[in-house]
Amino acid sequence: MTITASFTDEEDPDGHIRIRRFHSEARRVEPYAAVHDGDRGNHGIDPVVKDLPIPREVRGRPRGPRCPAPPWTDASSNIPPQQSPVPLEKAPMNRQTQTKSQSGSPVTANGTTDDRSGEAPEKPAELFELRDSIDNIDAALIHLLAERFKCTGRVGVLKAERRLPPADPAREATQIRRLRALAESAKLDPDFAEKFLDFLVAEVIHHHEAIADSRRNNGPRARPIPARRAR
Ligand SMILES: O=C(O)C(=O)C[C@]1(C(=O)O)C=C[C@@H](O)C=C1
Repeated sequence: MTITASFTDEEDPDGHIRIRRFHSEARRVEPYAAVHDGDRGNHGIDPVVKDLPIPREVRGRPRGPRCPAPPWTDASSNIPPQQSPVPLEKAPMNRQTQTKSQSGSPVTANGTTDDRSGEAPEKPAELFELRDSIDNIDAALIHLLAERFKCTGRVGVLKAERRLPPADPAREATQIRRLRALAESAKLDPDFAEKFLDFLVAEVIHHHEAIADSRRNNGPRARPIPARRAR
């Protein structure tokens, strides 16, 4: 458990609010009970949120670099950014985990209070324009990848027919050098470019192996017999 923020209630000198972050729901239960139900008794320490809405909402969501762990917090109060030990704009907080301040106004991801009652923060028009372009670029990427896989599919067949190994490390080394240089001149992270190529090539090799396996198991494909010309 980590105390991510701790502050007092301006209107109640005895009022302390702590925002706690738990590694996981499983590791929340014990320390939570120790504070609220333990021997120390409940000396006026009340969970602000009695029933945690967050774990239920995030259950089953994939975790990974693109999906940061959601905050495991029992706080329902606003966090003044200057009091937060972590920059709040970096805190993974999504719409579902947005909460309300003591005044009842929604708390935004950067810890400020949005006073337009009940409304989510407005998204700027530029965000939508940029997303339109991102969608177009993603569509182009999908089409380009589909074309690349058509070519590599044919390479896979050629390699299987000639019993060539699916992977060609020398070719890969040339590709890496070339793509890293291209990435650098395009101001793209060359490490990312290399990782992306690795990811692609690994998939291609997988396909090549599947093609070679299916040929081995089914034997070489029968060549179509050319129709005899009528004399
Ligand atoms: O060029 C080849 O030999 C391929 O099989 C294609 C490809 C690629 O996807 O670019 C895939 C595997 C090889 O190790 C090298 C390159």
